[in-house]
Amino acid sequence: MESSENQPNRATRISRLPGPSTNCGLSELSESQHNTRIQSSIPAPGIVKALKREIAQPASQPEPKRKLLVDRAVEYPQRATHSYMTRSNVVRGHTLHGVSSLKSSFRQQPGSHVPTLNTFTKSFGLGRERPVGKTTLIRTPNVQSKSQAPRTKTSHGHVDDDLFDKRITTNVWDVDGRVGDMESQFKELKDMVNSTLSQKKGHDDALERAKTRVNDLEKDHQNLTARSESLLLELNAAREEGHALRRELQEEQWKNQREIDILKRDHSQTVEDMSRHHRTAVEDLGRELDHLKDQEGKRHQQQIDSLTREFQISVEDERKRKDREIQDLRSRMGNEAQDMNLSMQRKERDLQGLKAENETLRSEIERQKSLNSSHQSNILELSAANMTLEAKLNSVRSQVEFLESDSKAQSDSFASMEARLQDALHIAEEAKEKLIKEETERRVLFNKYQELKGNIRVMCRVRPPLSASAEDRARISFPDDKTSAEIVLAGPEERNSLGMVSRKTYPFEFDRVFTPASQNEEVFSEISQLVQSALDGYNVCIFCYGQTGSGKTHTMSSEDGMIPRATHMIYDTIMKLKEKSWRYNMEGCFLEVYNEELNDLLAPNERNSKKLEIRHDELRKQTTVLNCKTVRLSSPDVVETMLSEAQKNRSVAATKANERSSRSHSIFILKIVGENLATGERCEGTLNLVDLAGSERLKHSQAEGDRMKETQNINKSLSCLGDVIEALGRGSGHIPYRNSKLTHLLQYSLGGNSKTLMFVMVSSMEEHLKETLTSLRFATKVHNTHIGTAKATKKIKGTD
Ligand SMILES: Nc1ncnc2c1ncn2[C@@H]1O[C@H](COP(=O)(O)OP(=O)(O)OP(=O)(O)O)[C@@H](O)[C@H]1O
Repeated sequence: MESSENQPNRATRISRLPGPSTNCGLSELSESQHNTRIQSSIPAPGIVKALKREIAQPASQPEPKRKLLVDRAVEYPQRATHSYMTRSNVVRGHTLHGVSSLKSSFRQQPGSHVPTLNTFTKSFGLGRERPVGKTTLIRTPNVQSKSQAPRTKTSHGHVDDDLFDKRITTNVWDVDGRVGDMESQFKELKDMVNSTLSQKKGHDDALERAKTRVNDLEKDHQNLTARSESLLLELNAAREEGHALRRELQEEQWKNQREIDILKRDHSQTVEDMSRHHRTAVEDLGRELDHLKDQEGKRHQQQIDSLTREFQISVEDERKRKDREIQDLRSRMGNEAQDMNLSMQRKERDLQGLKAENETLRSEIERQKSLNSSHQSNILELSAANMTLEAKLNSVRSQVEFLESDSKAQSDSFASMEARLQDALHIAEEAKEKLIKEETERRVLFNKYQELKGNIRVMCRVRPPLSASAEDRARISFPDDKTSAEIVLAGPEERNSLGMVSRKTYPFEFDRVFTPASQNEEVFSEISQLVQSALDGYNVCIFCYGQTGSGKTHTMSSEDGMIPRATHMIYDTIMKLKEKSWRYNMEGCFLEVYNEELNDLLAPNERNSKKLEIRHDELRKQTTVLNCKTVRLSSPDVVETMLSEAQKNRSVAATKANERSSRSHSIFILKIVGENLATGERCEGTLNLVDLAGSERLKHSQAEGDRMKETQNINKSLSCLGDVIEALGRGSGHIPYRNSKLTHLLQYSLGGNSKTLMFVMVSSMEEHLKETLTSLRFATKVHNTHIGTAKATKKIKGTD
């Protein structure tokens, strides 16, 4: 193949020295085709056809016009240059990549400069890669100018144009040389042609593959077209079907509409029929209802009438019954009223009887009193007679002695005198027994008298002025000498508008008033009966109330005060009662209420360790104090020791009102338990002797700090005492005993089963007039209070 192709070329070696690129089919791709191919990765069938068509064309290109060798020799360099330039321009139609690969294959492998299949397929084949970027495909003027620029030597071994011209000029007559050159050039050309042919072959292969590809694509295209046509047909069929369906739907709608109209018509007709029918039925029912209503109304009216008649009858019956009941009640009430009137009259009579009895008792008391005095005078007479008798006895004895020495007559007279003496002794014994009997009666009468008068007694004692002149003394008078029960106080001086000075008078009346001249003995003689009552089984409370320094302690616990006198009297009585088989036990304790706290005055060191607690025995009406030292009072000496010890321990504090003012309440509690061995009688009495703290007002005392607290507590407990007495007087259900320690402790000795005596102590000094008035007013309030009836706790042995 190579030789056949080379034959004509050899004959026209010089004249047929066209540029190696002239036969290159690829140069026939127009730029527009090339650009189109660039734009689509798969070449359009038309483009492929055009490509195919144009690829076949090079063979029919007209041969260039033959020239003489000399001409050709002269022209050659230019043509060669031109040919190169033309080829360069043709190559320019390929991608730059193809050009560069072609150039490089010329430059680097002169013997194998055929473009590779890879290069072609990259540009045209199925495996063509998409260009990396447009810029690689855009041919710039610089690229063209560069390719057109003169070169010193090409990759095909061409010498530079100037050098070539020079060589031609110098060797123009050197034929052998020229032939050699020609041969070498021919050789070169042959190589070029060979390479071009192999390149063409590659291109043909590529073209073949491209054709196959195009055929495939055309087949695909046909398939697609057929498919598209069938789809189009289907679409048309579907469209027609849609039209038919739409028509059917419209027809159906029309039919339905018609049916609906018919149904509507039927329905409205039915509704009208039914409403007509219903109206008729409702009207019938209304008529029926009216009829029923009438019937029912008539029936109800009849029932109501009958019920009304029945009700009226029953009301009438009830009214008659009630009238009868009212009549009965009236008659019963009349009877009851009569009974009540009768009982009232009876009560009135009883009251009158009681009053008469009271009067009788009073007169009895008076009689007993006079009897008592007559008995006392009798006793005196009897004792005088006794003394006379004793004197007579003595004289008789001397006479007997005288007569014994003389005669028998004397002995007779002695016997008679002896008899007379026995008579006298007998009379004396009888008188003594009578006296004891009358004393017992007197005690009974006293207790009765006490009960009738009420159980709270108030006595007033006026302290004598200690060392004051007449001007400093208050104007106090005691108008009734006989009863000794009144005291009149002249108030402070008051000056009226005319300048006249006057004094108000304040009269007070108590059970007994002791003048400043009265001594403790006289005071005790008045209260001795109360002390006796303690022995008889009563709870007795004697307390002294008054301002500081008014003589409370003097009256109560001084050496000849009420406490020692009472204990002495009790001892004496106990001794006397022994004869009547009575046996007594006495126990005493001494307490102090200081700042609302209980202290044991007989055991002051145990104050903090043991707390004193008040316990009440509701049944026995007795009070005990837990943890309190109790001393058995076996003799009067023990009582004196106890009193002095208690006095020593009593809280004493100085205030401006009194330097030795007792700021606490002291309570001496004497428990007396007696038992009659002969009769089995048992009695349990308590004697409380209370020395209250000073009652002066807080303002007057000018106390501060602890002293003020003491004074406040004292005032509080005294006011609680007043409240308790007032509540007892009112007969209140609740007595506020627990409001203070003092009243709590004296619960069973104030009111109820107790006899209470209050001493109100007052000063006789003008400067204390205000406090004196306050104290006397308080005492009057207490005096006006009637506290029940006391009862002795005497019981027969074994009954409790
Ligand atoms: N009747 C009287 N006869 C003679 N002296 C009396 C009499 N009453 C009180 N005194 C004397 O007056 C002084 C004060 O009396 P007393 O201490 O008894 O008063 P008080 O009321 O107990 O005072 P306090 O509230 O401070 O205890 C004492 O020195 C007392 O001896």
